[in-house]
Amino acid sequence: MKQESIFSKSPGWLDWYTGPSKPVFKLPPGAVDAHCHVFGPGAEFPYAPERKYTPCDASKAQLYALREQLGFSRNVIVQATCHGADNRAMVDACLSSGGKARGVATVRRTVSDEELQALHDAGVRGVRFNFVKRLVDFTPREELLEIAGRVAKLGWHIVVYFESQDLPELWDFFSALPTIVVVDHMGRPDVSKDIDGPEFALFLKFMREHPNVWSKVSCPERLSVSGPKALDGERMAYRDVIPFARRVVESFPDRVLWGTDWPHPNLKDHMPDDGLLVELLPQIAPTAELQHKLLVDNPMRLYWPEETSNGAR
Ligand SMILES: O=C(O)c1cc(C(=O)O)oc(=O)c1
Repeated sequence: MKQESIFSKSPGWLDWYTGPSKPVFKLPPGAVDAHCHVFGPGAEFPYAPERKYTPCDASKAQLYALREQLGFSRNVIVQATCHGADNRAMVDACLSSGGKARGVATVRRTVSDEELQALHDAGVRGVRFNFVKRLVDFTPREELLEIAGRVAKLGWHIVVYFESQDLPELWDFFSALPTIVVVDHMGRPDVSKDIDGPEFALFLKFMREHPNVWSKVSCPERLSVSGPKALDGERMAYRDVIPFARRVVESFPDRVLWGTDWPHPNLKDHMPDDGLLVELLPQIAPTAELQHKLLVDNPMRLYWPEETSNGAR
C-alpha cells in the first residue's frame, strides 16, 4: 500500500501506477530489470538537500513486488538524483534482495577507498555521471575522470545520462573514460525527428566507434511524443519510440540493456502501467535470441559476471 511521505512532493508530481497488469508477453527465465530506482522512504532515508525534485516514496518492498508481478528475476537499482550521493536507500535495497539486486551509485571525489569497497560488497557495480541540467548541478570533468579511474580498478562501469543535443560536446570526455560506458535511455533522442537523420546517426556512430559503449533501450514513456500511452490495456504503446530502440538492439545486440525505469521520476503527463511497458519488448527485440541477449545475457555479463562463463570486460 502507498503511504504519504513525510516530505512534500514537488508540485504536479505523479505517483507510480498502482496495480500494474500482468504482461501477456512471457519474459525469458532469469530476466533482469536493469534500470529502476527506489525513493526513500523519506522517513528512513531522507532525500538529499541538494535535490532538484521531491518524489513520492517508492520502497524496496514495492519494487520487489513489481518484479514478481512482471515476471523479472533480478533488478539493477540506479541511484536516483533525489538522493544525491547518499546511497543508503539503494544499498539497503541491494543488501535485502538476497543477491537478486545489484546497484549503480553516485559518488563524489571525497569518497574513501573503504566506502567504495563497502559499496562493492553491497552489490554496487557502477557509478552514474549525470549531465541533465534539470537534475543535477555541474561537476567538473576532472573530478569525474578521477572517480572513473578509481572505480575502474574495482571492475565497475560508468552509466551516463545526457540529452542528445549535448553528445557532440561530451564526445571527447566519454571517449576518455576507461571503463564500459552505459548510456541511459539511448541518449534521449528526439523521436519526432527522422530516425535516419543526423542526430540519431551520431548516436549510432558513437556506439559503433566505441566498442565499450552500451545503451539502455528504455524509457519510451519519457521519449514518446505521439503515444499512445501505456494505459487501458494498450499493448502497442509509444509507437514513435519503438523504431529507435529496435535499431539500437539490432545494430548492437550484445551491448543493450532494458529496464522499467520504475517509479518513473518526473513524468508530467501520465504514469504508465508497467505491465504494458513489458508488452513492448517483442517489438523492440523481435526474435527470441535478441530478447535473451537484451534481458538475460547482457545484464548478467555486466552485473553478475561471476555467474556467467564470460563476464563483460
Ligand atoms: O529524466 C528523469 O527525470 C530521470 C531522473 C532520474 C533521476 O533522478 O535519477 O533518473 C532517470 O533515469 C530519469
